[in-house]
Amino acid sequence: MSEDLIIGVFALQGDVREHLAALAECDVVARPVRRPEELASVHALVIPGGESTTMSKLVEIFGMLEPIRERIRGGMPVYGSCAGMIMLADHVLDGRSDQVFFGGIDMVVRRNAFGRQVDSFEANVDLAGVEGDPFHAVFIRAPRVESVGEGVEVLSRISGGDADGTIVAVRQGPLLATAFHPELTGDLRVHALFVEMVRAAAR
Ligand SMILES: NC(=O)CC[C@H](N)C(=O)O
Repeated sequence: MSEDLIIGVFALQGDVREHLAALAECDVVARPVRRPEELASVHALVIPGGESTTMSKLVEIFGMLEPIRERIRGGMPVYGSCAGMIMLADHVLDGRSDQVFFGGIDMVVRRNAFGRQVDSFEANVDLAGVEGDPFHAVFIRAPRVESVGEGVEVLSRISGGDADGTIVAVRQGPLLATAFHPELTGDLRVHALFVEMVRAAAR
């Protein structure tokens, strides 16, 4: 275990436990983060899936909006899955009017954009930088990436079906986001990729 690397999981709302477990399996120290003092002690942060409107309210109540924005500006690696992807987007469509976001990734994301019938669905996707079989991706009322700016690397798109070509994973510098939930399927390759990004940033 590399005791030196501490990755926080933003623990105000969402599937925190699953991310903590996935990170622990990747041989790093994983800790829940709720307050500014806890944020100060981690090298990187995971923002879980959940409900971004609820997360937004709690972010304000716990005084975490500016501290996290500040760390993002300072280059802290962050990985957001699903609601976490929404929290990392610079532009969000169909958010609540009073909803707040951390921002950081130059992309336009639409909340709950896959339509009622496909509230939840699964797809096998290729992921740039991840070796082996396609990744089995689980989408739950997922956001849709509508466009990305020049500095954003598209890591994955859905291939085939109604959503063919839809961007579902992106990276901009130390920031990583997926519209799906790798923490729910036991495939550790996305977390391993993030840990690698965190190690690289810490070097
Ligand atoms: N599974 C998820 O994280 C869903 C995201 C949720 N629909 C939101 O807007 O925040």
